Amino acid sequence: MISKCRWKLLAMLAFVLVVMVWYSISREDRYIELFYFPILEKKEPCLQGEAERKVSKLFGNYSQEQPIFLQLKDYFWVKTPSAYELPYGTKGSEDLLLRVLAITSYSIPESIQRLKCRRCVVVGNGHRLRNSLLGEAINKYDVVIRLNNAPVAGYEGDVGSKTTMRLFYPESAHFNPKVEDNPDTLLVLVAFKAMDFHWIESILSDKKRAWPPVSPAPSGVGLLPAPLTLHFREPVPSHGCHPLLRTTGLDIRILNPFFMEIAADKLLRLPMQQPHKIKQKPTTGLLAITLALHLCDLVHIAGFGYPDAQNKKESIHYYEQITIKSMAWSGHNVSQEALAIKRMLEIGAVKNLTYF
Ligand SMILES: CC(=O)N[C@H]1[C@H]([C@H](O)[C@H](O)CO)O[C@](OP(=O)(O)OC[C@H]2O[C@@H](n3ccc(N)nc3=O)[C@H](O)[C@@H]2O)(C(=O)O)C[C@@H]1O
Ligand SMILES: CO[C@@H]1[C@H](O)[C@@H](O)[C@H](O[C@H]2[C@H](O)[C@@H](NC(C)=O)[C@H](OCc3ccccc3)O[C@@H]2CO)O[C@@H]1CO
Repeated sequence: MISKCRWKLLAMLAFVLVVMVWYSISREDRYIELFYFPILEKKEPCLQGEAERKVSKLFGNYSQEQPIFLQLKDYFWVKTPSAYELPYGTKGSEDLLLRVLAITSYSIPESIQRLKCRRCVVVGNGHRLRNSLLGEAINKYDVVIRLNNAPVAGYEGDVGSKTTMRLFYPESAHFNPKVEDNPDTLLVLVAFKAMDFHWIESILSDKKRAWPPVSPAPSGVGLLPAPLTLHFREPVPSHGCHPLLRTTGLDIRILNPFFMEIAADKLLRLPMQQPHKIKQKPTTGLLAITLALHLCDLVHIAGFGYPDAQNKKESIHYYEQITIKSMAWSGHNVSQEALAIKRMLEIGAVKNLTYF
């Protein structure tokens, strides 16, 4: 009698376990953390041109000729015509851009250029990286792309410490490259509006001396003088003492808006012209994946995916307690982006190191 009960109990437990596994798979992320064991050691074989081949199903025949970073020669000698204004093109911003490109560089480091096959990982800022222990695996990629003000200091075990490129814009430039980046990290400006070019110009050029000095905040990051501050939706770091000033601007790059166009058009099917005040646009992470598919032969991602509707209180970042509510007016459609990422995962164009 007792042993019959025991068997019944065991059978019930097994049933509950099967239901949980099934649920975790069908609901994507609710319990998957319990069953998720990343394989860290094996280096995946890298096939030249593989990422581009696979993603051509989604992107169609898009041009590999497009440079990753904007170059002075395309705006100085020849005025490269662009069909769109920022953030999808440079139409109308050519003169301003000319000044910015004169004080920045466009080269891809030799260490990346010479690789026959480029293994890249795009590290999203998602909470899924917490306790992932992926740091060591992330550091092994040839190219590690990070986003905005995502920290590495104190999170090395989960997110690694190597940063080949960091994509940022004025409102997200609240990071200290001396602490969070490596000496050879490329700081890649993603321009969403003309004011973003004015901002980088003011930070890097001599003009800064003519501006009213501002006292540094305790973090060492000051704020822009009032007239320019008004152009941004939140306080942005200023020239006065910004850590981006650590160099002459040579390790700052300007991302080709072409990748924003591809992400918006091919992945999200957004209209290029939008009349609304808050325009829909890809997140910086989706943009970075699009860039990686162009630059790399193998593309892995980690830390992507927002909590679902039932988990409104869950933190969205691995480094701070902030919920999805903060994105209410952000102009991003995270459900559409999740579908786009799923499509890329399905066709094998990218592989996910965390769960999705
Ligand atoms: C309040 C707000 O505007 N937040 C935006 C923030 C904010 O401006 C910066 O963090 C600087 O403070 O920036 C964004 O994004 P954010 O900086 O949060 O994250 C970078 C990218 O990681 C991916 N991500 C993030 C969290 C999560 N749970 N799942 C994810 O997949 C996304 O692809 C995301 O792009 C941005 O630039 O896209 C988009 C966010 O909407
Ligand atoms: C990658 O996008 C970044 C961030 O995730 C977005 O939330 C943010 O969107 C803001 C957008 O940049 C602002 N646009 C301009 C031109 O400043 C928009 O401003 C709306 C507005 C305009 C005029 C007067 C009042 C409000 O606000 C968006 C949401 O905050 O863009 C980031 C990249 O810049």
